[in-house]
Amino acid sequence: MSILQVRGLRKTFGTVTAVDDISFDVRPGEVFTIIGPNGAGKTTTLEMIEGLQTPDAGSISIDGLTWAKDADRIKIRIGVQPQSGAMFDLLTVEETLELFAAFYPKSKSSAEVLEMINLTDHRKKRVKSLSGGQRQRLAIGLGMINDPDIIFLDEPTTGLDPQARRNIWDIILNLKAMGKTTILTTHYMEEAEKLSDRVCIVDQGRVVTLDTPGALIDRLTKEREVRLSFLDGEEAAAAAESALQAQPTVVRTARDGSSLALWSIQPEETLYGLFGFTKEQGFRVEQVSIREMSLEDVFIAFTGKEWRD
Ligand SMILES: Nc1ncnc2c1ncn2[C@@H]1O[C@H](COP(=O)(O)OP(=O)(O)OP(=O)(O)O)[C@@H](O)[C@H]1O
Repeated sequence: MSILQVRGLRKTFGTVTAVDDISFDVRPGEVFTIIGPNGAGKTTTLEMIEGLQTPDAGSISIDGLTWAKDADRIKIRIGVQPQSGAMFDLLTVEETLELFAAFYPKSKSSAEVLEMINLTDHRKKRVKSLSGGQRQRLAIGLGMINDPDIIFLDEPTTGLDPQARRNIWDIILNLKAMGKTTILTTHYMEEAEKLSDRVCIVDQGRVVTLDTPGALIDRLTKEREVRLSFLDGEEAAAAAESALQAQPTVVRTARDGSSLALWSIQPEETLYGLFGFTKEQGFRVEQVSIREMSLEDVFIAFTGKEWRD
Protein backbone atom coordinates (compact mmCIF):
# COMPACT_ATOMS: atom_id res chain seq x y z
CA MET A 1 0.00 0.00 0.00
CA SER A 2 1.39 3.44 -0.86
CA ILE A 3 0.20 7.02 -0.37
CA LEU A 4 2.60 8.41 -2.95
CA GLN A 5 3.80 6.80 -6.15
CA VAL A 6 6.56 8.36 -8.19
CA ARG A 7 7.44 6.74 -11.52
CA GLY A 8 10.16 7.59 -14.02
CA LEU A 9 10.46 11.24 -13.00
CA ARG A 10 12.77 13.39 -15.13
CA LYS A 11 13.66 17.07 -15.17
CA THR A 12 16.29 18.85 -17.22
CA PHE A 13 17.41 22.50 -16.94
CA GLY A 14 19.26 23.38 -20.15
CA THR A 15 22.12 20.93 -20.29
CA VAL A 16 21.78 19.88 -16.62
CA THR A 17 19.80 16.72 -15.92
CA ALA A 18 18.60 17.42 -12.39
CA VAL A 19 16.38 14.34 -12.07
CA ASP A 20 17.09 11.31 -14.22
CA ASP A 21 14.43 8.59 -13.97
CA ILE A 22 13.51 8.58 -10.28
CA SER A 23 10.87 6.14 -9.01
CA PHE A 24 9.74 5.26 -5.49
CA ASP A 25 6.68 4.58 -3.35
CA VAL A 26 5.95 6.11 0.05
CA ARG A 27 3.83 4.23 2.59
CA PRO A 28 1.23 5.93 4.77
CA GLY A 29 2.55 7.08 8.15
CA GLU A 30 6.23 6.68 7.38
CA VAL A 31 9.08 9.16 7.55
CA PHE A 32 10.60 8.80 4.08
CA THR A 33 13.90 10.58 3.63
CA ILE A 34 15.58 11.57 0.39
CA ILE A 35 19.25 12.04 1.09
CA GLY A 36 22.07 12.96 -1.24
CA PRO A 37 24.91 15.44 -1.78
CA ASN A 38 24.51 19.01 -3.07
CA GLY A 39 22.90 19.11 -6.49
CA ALA A 40 21.73 15.47 -6.34
CA GLY A 41 18.21 16.48 -7.38
CA LYS A 42 16.42 16.31 -4.02
CA THR A 43 14.72 19.71 -4.15
CA THR A 44 13.72 19.33 -7.79
CA THR A 45 12.17 15.92 -7.03
CA LEU A 46 10.29 17.31 -4.04
CA GLU A 47 9.07 20.36 -5.95
CA MET A 48 7.71 18.20 -8.76
CA ILE A 49 5.77 16.10 -6.23
CA GLU A 50 4.53 19.28 -4.52
CA GLY A 51 3.25 20.56 -7.87
CA LEU A 52 5.69 23.50 -7.91
CA GLN A 53 7.58 22.24 -10.99
CA THR A 54 6.34 20.29 -13.98
CA PRO A 55 8.23 17.09 -14.75
CA ASP A 56 9.59 16.56 -18.27
CA ALA A 57 8.54 12.92 -17.97
CA GLY A 58 7.14 10.48 -15.45
CA SER A 59 4.09 10.33 -13.22
CA ILE A 60 3.14 11.26 -9.67
CA SER A 61 0.14 9.85 -7.88
CA ILE A 62 -0.78 11.15 -4.42
CA ASP A 63 -3.23 8.71 -2.86
CA GLY A 64 -4.57 8.05 -6.35
CA LEU A 65 -4.81 11.77 -7.25
CA THR A 66 -2.81 13.50 -10.01
CA TRP A 67 -1.84 17.15 -10.43
CA ALA A 68 -3.38 17.26 -13.91
CA LYS A 69 -6.86 16.26 -12.72
CA ASP A 70 -7.05 16.82 -8.97
CA ALA A 71 -4.86 19.84 -8.08
CA ASP A 72 -7.36 21.37 -5.62
CA ARG A 73 -7.88 18.09 -3.78
CA ILE A 74 -4.15 17.47 -3.56
CA LYS A 75 -3.49 20.97 -2.14
CA ILE A 76 -5.81 20.22 0.78
CA ARG A 77 -4.14 16.88 1.50
CA ILE A 78 -0.49 17.99 1.42
CA GLY A 79 1.53 20.41 3.54
CA VAL A 80 4.64 22.15 2.31
CA GLN A 81 7.14 23.91 4.54
CA PRO A 82 7.59 27.24 2.74
CA GLN A 83 11.01 28.78 2.16
CA SER A 84 11.68 31.40 4.83
CA GLY A 85 11.40 34.14 2.17
CA ALA A 86 7.67 33.40 2.00
CA MET A 87 7.15 34.85 5.49
CA PHE A 88 6.51 38.50 6.32
CA ASP A 89 9.07 39.98 8.71
CA LEU A 90 6.66 42.35 10.40
CA LEU A 91 3.91 39.84 11.16
CA THR A 92 3.99 37.98 14.46
CA VAL A 93 4.26 34.20 14.65
CA GLU A 94 0.56 33.91 15.45
CA GLU A 95 -0.48 36.31 12.67
CA THR A 96 1.63 34.36 10.18
CA LEU A 97 -0.09 31.08 11.12
CA GLU A 98 -3.51 32.75 10.89
CA LEU A 99 -2.69 34.23 7.49
CA PHE A 100 -1.71 30.81 6.11
CA ALA A 101 -4.75 29.19 7.77
CA ALA A 102 -6.97 31.59 5.80
CA PHE A 103 -5.72 30.03 2.53
CA TYR A 104 -7.51 26.75 3.32
CA PRO A 105 -11.19 25.82 3.69
CA LYS A 106 -10.33 23.90 6.88
CA SER A 107 -7.35 24.34 9.18
CA LYS A 108 -5.97 23.59 12.61
CA SER A 109 -6.18 26.33 15.24
CA SER A 110 -3.06 28.45 15.53
CA ALA A 111 -2.92 27.56 19.27
CA GLU A 112 -2.68 23.85 18.43
CA VAL A 113 0.05 24.37 15.84
CA LEU A 114 1.95 26.70 18.20
CA GLU A 115 2.01 23.89 20.76
CA MET A 116 3.25 21.38 18.18
CA ILE A 117 6.11 23.60 17.07
CA ASN A 118 6.85 24.72 20.61
CA LEU A 119 6.41 28.43 19.86
CA THR A 120 3.46 29.24 22.15
CA ASP A 121 5.65 31.48 24.32
CA HIS A 122 6.92 33.30 21.24
CA ARG A 123 3.57 33.75 19.48
CA LYS A 124 3.66 37.57 19.82
CA LYS A 125 7.20 37.84 18.44
CA ARG A 126 7.66 39.30 14.98
CA VAL A 127 9.08 36.95 12.35
CA LYS A 128 12.15 39.16 11.88
CA SER A 129 13.25 38.69 15.49
CA LEU A 130 13.05 34.88 15.53
CA SER A 131 16.20 32.75 15.75
CA GLY A 132 17.07 30.45 12.83
CA GLY A 133 15.64 27.42 14.63
CA GLN A 134 12.42 29.24 15.61
CA ARG A 135 11.96 30.41 12.02
CA GLN A 136 12.31 26.86 10.76
CA ARG A 137 9.82 25.62 13.35
CA LEU A 138 7.37 28.28 12.21
CA ALA A 139 7.92 27.21 8.57
CA ILE A 140 7.09 23.62 9.57
CA GLY A 141 4.02 24.91 11.43
CA LEU A 142 2.87 26.64 8.25
CA GLY A 143 3.24 23.31 6.45
CA MET A 144 0.94 21.64 8.97
CA ILE A 145 -1.68 24.40 9.37
CA ASN A 146 -4.11 22.68 6.96
CA ASP A 147 -3.77 19.42 8.91
CA PRO A 148 -2.33 17.58 5.89
CA ASP A 149 -1.93 13.83 5.57
CA ILE A 150 1.45 14.23 3.87
CA ILE A 151 3.99 16.88 4.85
CA PHE A 152 7.07 17.81 2.81
CA LEU A 153 10.10 19.18 4.63
CA ASP A 154 13.00 20.27 2.45
CA GLU A 155 16.20 20.36 4.52
CA PRO A 156 14.46 21.71 7.62
CA THR A 157 17.59 21.49 9.77
CA THR A 158 20.28 22.80 7.41
CA GLY A 159 22.44 25.43 9.08
CA LEU A 160 20.93 24.94 12.56
CA ASP A 161 22.90 24.21 15.71
CA PRO A 162 22.59 20.72 17.26
CA GLN A 163 19.96 21.72 19.85
CA ALA A 164 17.80 23.49 17.26
CA ARG A 165 18.11 20.43 15.01
CA ARG A 166 16.99 18.17 17.82
CA ASN A 167 13.93 20.37 18.42
CA ILE A 168 12.97 19.83 14.79
CA TRP A 169 13.54 16.08 15.11
CA ASP A 170 11.02 16.10 17.97
CA ILE A 171 8.42 17.77 15.75
CA ILE A 172 9.00 15.17 13.02
CA LEU A 173 8.68 12.32 15.52
CA ASN A 174 5.43 13.88 16.80
CA LEU A 175 4.08 14.07 13.26
CA LYS A 176 4.85 10.39 12.91
CA ALA A 177 3.12 9.61 16.22
CA MET A 178 0.06 11.44 14.83
CA GLY A 179 0.07 9.08 11.83
CA LYS A 180 1.16 11.70 9.30
CA THR A 181 3.39 10.81 6.37
CA THR A 182 6.55 12.91 6.25
CA ILE A 183 8.79 13.29 3.23
CA LEU A 184 12.05 14.80 4.25
CA THR A 185 15.24 15.80 2.52
CA THR A 186 18.48 16.25 4.39
CA HIS A 187 22.24 16.48 4.02
CA TYR A 188 22.75 14.91 7.41
CA MET A 189 23.22 11.15 7.40
CA GLU A 190 22.88 10.92 11.17
CA GLU A 191 19.50 12.66 10.95
CA ALA A 192 18.30 10.32 8.20
CA GLU A 193 19.40 7.33 10.25
CA LYS A 194 17.64 8.54 13.41
CA LEU A 195 14.33 9.67 11.95
CA SER A 196 13.58 7.66 8.86
CA ASP A 197 11.53 4.54 8.38
CA ARG A 198 13.06 4.34 4.91
CA VAL A 199 15.83 6.20 3.20
CA CYS A 200 16.20 6.87 -0.51
CA ILE A 201 19.80 7.77 -1.37
CA VAL A 202 20.04 9.86 -4.54
CA ASP A 203 23.11 10.95 -6.46
CA GLN A 204 23.28 12.72 -9.83
CA GLY A 205 19.52 12.63 -10.28
CA ARG A 206 19.18 8.89 -9.73
CA VAL A 207 18.15 6.58 -6.89
CA VAL A 208 21.28 4.86 -5.66
CA THR A 209 19.48 2.63 -3.17
CA LEU A 210 16.32 2.61 -1.04
CA ASP A 211 15.47 0.70 2.14
CA THR A 212 15.24 1.00 5.91
CA PRO A 213 18.46 2.40 7.45
CA GLY A 214 19.03 -0.93 9.25
CA ALA A 215 18.63 -3.01 6.09
CA LEU A 216 20.95 -0.72 4.12
CA ILE A 217 23.62 -1.00 6.79
CA ASP A 218 23.16 -4.79 7.01
CA ARG A 219 23.71 -5.09 3.27
CA LEU A 220 27.23 -3.78 3.72
CA THR A 221 30.09 -6.13 4.19
CA LYS A 222 30.12 -7.84 7.56
CA GLU A 223 33.55 -6.34 8.23
CA ARG A 224 33.73 -4.19 11.38
CA GLU A 225 36.43 -1.81 12.49
CA VAL A 226 37.84 -2.34 16.01
CA ARG A 227 40.16 0.19 17.64
CA LEU A 228 42.39 -0.51 20.63
CA SER A 229 45.06 1.25 22.59
CA PHE A 230 47.60 -0.24 24.98
CA LEU A 231 48.90 1.11 28.28
CA ASP A 232 52.17 -0.74 27.67
CA GLY A 233 53.02 1.31 24.59
CA GLU A 234 54.20 0.53 21.11
CA GLU A 235 55.82 -2.78 21.89
CA ALA A 236 52.55 -4.27 23.17
CA ALA A 237 50.61 -2.88 20.20
CA ALA A 238 53.16 -4.32 17.73
CA ALA A 239 53.08 -7.76 19.39
CA ALA A 240 49.26 -7.72 19.41
CA GLU A 241 49.25 -6.72 15.74
CA SER A 242 51.44 -9.73 14.83
CA ALA A 243 49.19 -12.04 16.82
CA LEU A 244 46.08 -10.59 15.16
CA GLN A 245 47.51 -10.98 11.67
CA ALA A 246 47.66 -14.72 12.30
CA GLN A 247 43.89 -14.86 13.02
CA PRO A 248 41.76 -15.91 10.03
CA THR A 249 38.89 -13.56 11.06
CA VAL A 250 41.13 -10.49 10.74
CA VAL A 251 41.10 -8.92 7.28
CA ARG A 252 43.72 -6.25 7.90
CA THR A 253 45.36 -4.16 10.62
CA ALA A 254 46.86 -0.67 10.97
CA ARG A 255 49.02 0.60 13.81
CA ASP A 256 49.97 4.08 14.97
CA GLY A 257 52.27 3.93 18.00
CA SER A 258 50.34 2.27 20.81
CA SER A 259 47.03 2.48 18.94
CA LEU A 260 45.87 -0.39 16.81
CA ALA A 261 43.00 -0.67 14.35
CA LEU A 262 41.81 -3.93 12.92
CA TRP A 263 39.09 -5.02 10.54
CA SER A 264 37.44 -8.29 11.35
CA ILE A 265 34.62 -10.33 9.85
CA GLN A 266 33.86 -11.68 13.34
CA PRO A 267 34.83 -8.96 15.82
CA GLU A 268 33.69 -10.88 18.91
CA GLU A 269 35.75 -13.92 17.96
CA THR A 270 38.75 -11.70 17.18
CA LEU A 271 38.55 -9.89 20.52
CA TYR A 272 38.22 -13.15 22.39
CA GLY A 273 41.45 -14.37 20.81
CA LEU A 274 43.15 -11.03 21.34
CA PHE A 275 42.31 -10.81 25.04
CA GLY A 276 43.63 -14.37 25.51
CA PHE A 277 46.90 -13.17 23.99
CA THR A 278 47.14 -9.90 26.01
CA LYS A 279 46.38 -11.73 29.27
CA GLU A 280 49.06 -14.30 28.54
CA GLN A 281 51.59 -11.57 27.75
CA GLY A 282 50.53 -9.34 30.67
CA PHE A 283 49.66 -6.40 28.34
CA ARG A 284 47.09 -3.92 29.58
CA VAL A 285 44.50 -2.72 27.09
CA GLU A 286 43.45 0.90 27.69
CA GLN A 287 40.50 1.32 25.32
CA VAL A 288 38.50 -0.80 22.91
CA SER A 289 35.80 0.36 20.52
CA ILE A 290 33.92 -1.28 17.69
CA ARG A 291 32.79 1.22 15.09
CA GLU A 292 29.19 0.71 13.99
CA MET A 293 28.60 1.03 10.27
CA SER A 294 26.44 4.00 9.33
CA LEU A 295 24.49 5.33 6.37
CA GLU A 296 27.64 7.22 5.47
CA ASP A 297 29.36 3.87 4.86
CA VAL A 298 26.35 2.81 2.77
CA PHE A 299 26.71 5.94 0.61
CA ILE A 300 30.43 5.32 0.13
CA ALA A 301 29.85 1.63 -0.68
CA PHE A 302 27.19 2.41 -3.31
CA THR A 303 28.72 5.46 -4.98
CA GLY A 304 32.45 5.00 -4.37
CA LYS A 305 32.49 8.64 -3.21
CA GLU A 306 33.27 10.17 0.15
CA TRP A 307 30.27 11.70 1.91
CA ARG A 308 30.50 15.38 2.83
CA ASP A 309 27.81 17.28 4.71
N1 LIG B 1 15.83 26.33 -11.84
C1 LIG B 1 16.99 25.75 -12.17
N2 LIG B 1 17.69 26.16 -13.25
C2 LIG B 1 18.84 25.55 -13.62
N3 LIG B 1 19.40 24.52 -12.94
C3 LIG B 1 18.76 24.08 -11.86
C4 LIG B 1 17.52 24.66 -11.40
N4 LIG B 1 17.11 24.00 -10.30
C5 LIG B 1 18.05 23.06 -10.05
N5 LIG B 1 19.03 23.10 -10.98
C6 LIG B 1 20.21 22.19 -11.06
O1 LIG B 1 19.74 20.87 -10.97
C7 LIG B 1 20.60 20.08 -10.15
C8 LIG B 1 19.82 19.50 -9.00
O2 LIG B 1 19.43 20.55 -8.12
P1 LIG B 1 18.58 20.34 -6.81
O3 LIG B 1 18.41 21.68 -6.17
O4 LIG B 1 17.36 19.56 -7.11
O5 LIG B 1 19.56 19.44 -5.94
P2 LIG B 1 19.55 19.19 -4.38
O6 LIG B 1 19.88 17.74 -4.22
O7 LIG B 1 18.30 19.68 -3.78
O8 LIG B 1 20.78 20.05 -3.92
P3 LIG B 1 20.99 20.91 -2.55
O9 LIG B 1 21.19 19.90 -1.49
O10 LIG B 1 22.21 21.69 -2.86
O11 LIG B 1 19.75 21.74 -2.38
C9 LIG B 1 21.74 20.99 -9.73
O12 LIG B 1 22.80 20.80 -10.64
C10 LIG B 1 21.15 22.37 -9.87
O13 LIG B 1 22.15 23.32 -10.15
